[in-house]
Amino acid sequence: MTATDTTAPTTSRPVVPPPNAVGESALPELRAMWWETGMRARADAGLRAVFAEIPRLVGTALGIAWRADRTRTLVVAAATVGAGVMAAFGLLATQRVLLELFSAGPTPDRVLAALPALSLLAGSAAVRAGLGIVTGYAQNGLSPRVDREVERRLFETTTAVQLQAFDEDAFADDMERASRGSSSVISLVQGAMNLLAGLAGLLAVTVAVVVIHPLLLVALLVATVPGAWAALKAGHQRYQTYMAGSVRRRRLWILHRLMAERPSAAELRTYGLRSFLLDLYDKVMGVETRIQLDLARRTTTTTAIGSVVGGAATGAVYLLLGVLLLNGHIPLAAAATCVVAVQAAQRSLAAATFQIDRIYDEGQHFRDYDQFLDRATAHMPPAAGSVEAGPLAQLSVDEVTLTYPDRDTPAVDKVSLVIRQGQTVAFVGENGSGKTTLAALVAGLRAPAAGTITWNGHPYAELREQSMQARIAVVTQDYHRWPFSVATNIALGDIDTDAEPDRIHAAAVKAVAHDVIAELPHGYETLLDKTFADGQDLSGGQWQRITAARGFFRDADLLIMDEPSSALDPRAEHALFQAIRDRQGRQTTILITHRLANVRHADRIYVLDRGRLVEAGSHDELMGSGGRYAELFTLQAAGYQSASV
Ligand SMILES: Nc1ncnc2c1ncn2[C@@H]1O[C@H](COP(=O)(O)OP(=O)(O)OP(=O)(O)O)[C@@H](O)[C@H]1O
Repeated sequence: MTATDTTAPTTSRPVVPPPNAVGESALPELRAMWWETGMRARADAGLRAVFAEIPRLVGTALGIAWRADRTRTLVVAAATVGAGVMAAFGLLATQRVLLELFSAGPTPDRVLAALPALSLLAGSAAVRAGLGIVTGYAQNGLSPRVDREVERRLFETTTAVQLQAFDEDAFADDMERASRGSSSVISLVQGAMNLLAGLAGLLAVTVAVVVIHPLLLVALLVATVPGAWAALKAGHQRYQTYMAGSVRRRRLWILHRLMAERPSAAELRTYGLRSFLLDLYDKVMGVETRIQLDLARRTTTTTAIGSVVGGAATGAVYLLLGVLLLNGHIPLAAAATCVVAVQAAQRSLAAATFQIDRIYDEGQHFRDYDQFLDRATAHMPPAAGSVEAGPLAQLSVDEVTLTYPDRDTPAVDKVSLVIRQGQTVAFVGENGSGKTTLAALVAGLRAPAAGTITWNGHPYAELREQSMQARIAVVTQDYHRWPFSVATNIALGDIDTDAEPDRIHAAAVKAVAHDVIAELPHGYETLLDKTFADGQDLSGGQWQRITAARGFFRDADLLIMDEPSSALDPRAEHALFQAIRDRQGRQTTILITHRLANVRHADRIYVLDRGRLVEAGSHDELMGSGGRYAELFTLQAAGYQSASV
């Protein structure tokens, strides 16, 4: 399952409301989107909370960058500070230039006198630009390393947690948010660096201004703070408005998927849903447009107020400068430098404000990532044992029970059975009776809540994980269509061994997949992913053959096949079960199927009902006892008999 799949509309939930339910309160089942988390927190937080969290977020970001690449982090930090120093230096040089230019004497002499300061000014600007290039270069090199560090940590976790973690709704939700959070980290790191650069610029201007004239610092604050406050306020307002439209946007997103993507394309046409969906889109979009217009109006007002206040404050500063100048409190050069400084400070402050906004927002997503990694530790498997599994002689299931989260009744209830080497056993029973769950327990994919399963007398927990995995192959009912070549799709069955073409071919022949593969444009090298050039898709039955080949590819002591033939045509089904029978006496097979004719040859058939083992025996024994198996078998056989009459 991919991270995004879980938010996709599923057929079991009423995703699209009836046409008359497109009001504001429709679709109550839609939860807040994972990508809105940061926005919502930002909207609810208020400005003070935003500022309070910034130092911690910046620290975290820098820590990640440091772990990912120390050299580049140091280079960026040094270049950032260097650029700040150069900015201060440049301002002081500006004042020097102006001082010389405004001094008494003939113009050529004044220009000549200003030349050394001018060259210092040009030099500092050049060094600053150079440092900017160095920072950009180092940051570009840092980004992929940070991405890799963060993403890999996420994937290391998601591929290690126990299967049962995926049963929990909250875990799936957490994981989606964490994947969004992982892509936030680089923005967070960049934002932190840029914020430092902005603050360094501001500090530089402040230092330079204080050196020129301490009073000018007050002027600087008056001129810059209203603008910065207005910018943050406007951002806050934007987020709040954004949050107000979250459900509508999600609705639009779902409609987009329904109208433009492949899974719903066929049903959209067969049921003639085009106008229905387009109408729905128009209605939702109408509401969304109104919201957007309102947002634009409010943002413009805030920005305008900010600009007016900021402009007035700047005007007041210039007025103050004029007064100070006229009264002879500051020299002309200092006043002119102050004008330059105010502009530089406003630029730096605008940059810093923007970065604060960005850091806070991305920081919320990053927190999801961080918390997910924390919570995932609870789902990690316990430390595996060190006993080598060894060739299977006997597998015992003893009083095993498993109940899924949020379920009242156990899916497998105190089941005990013994499977011996070379046996073919079948698990049969009606839908939901617990066959797949029992197979998952036997395969070690899930741990029982009670009871034990032993391999040659060793409880699973004592076995070295890899040694056990190498001896078990599982063909699941809900197999995955891996977006790789046919050969790789088969070789995945035993990925730790060499995938020689002969082995792949032999597995494909056993699973009646070879002829299908031979007809594909590139045979075994055909890419089974329609979204790539030259990629192919297969029919359900063809996919099932490839999946069975994957199971045969590992020469496993124990092969578990869960409904391996549900989509196969009769000829392919017959051949597949022949291949399964060929294992009998040599290797062990657990078969799960509703087509009871295929389990007649099994050494032992276990019948499950609501998680309990209710019958066990050979086909003849079970038919003789006239129990549930006999009932199901007779019912199925009657269908064929009446058809043949
Ligand atoms: N991941 C899960 N989370 C919660 N309940 C589950 C989960 N998987 C299965 N169940 C429930 O556990 C019970 C046993 O399911 P299981 O898939 O083992 O049955 P089955 O006999 O293999 O059914 P089928 O013949 O339909 O494949 C059912 O009631 C099912 O709804």
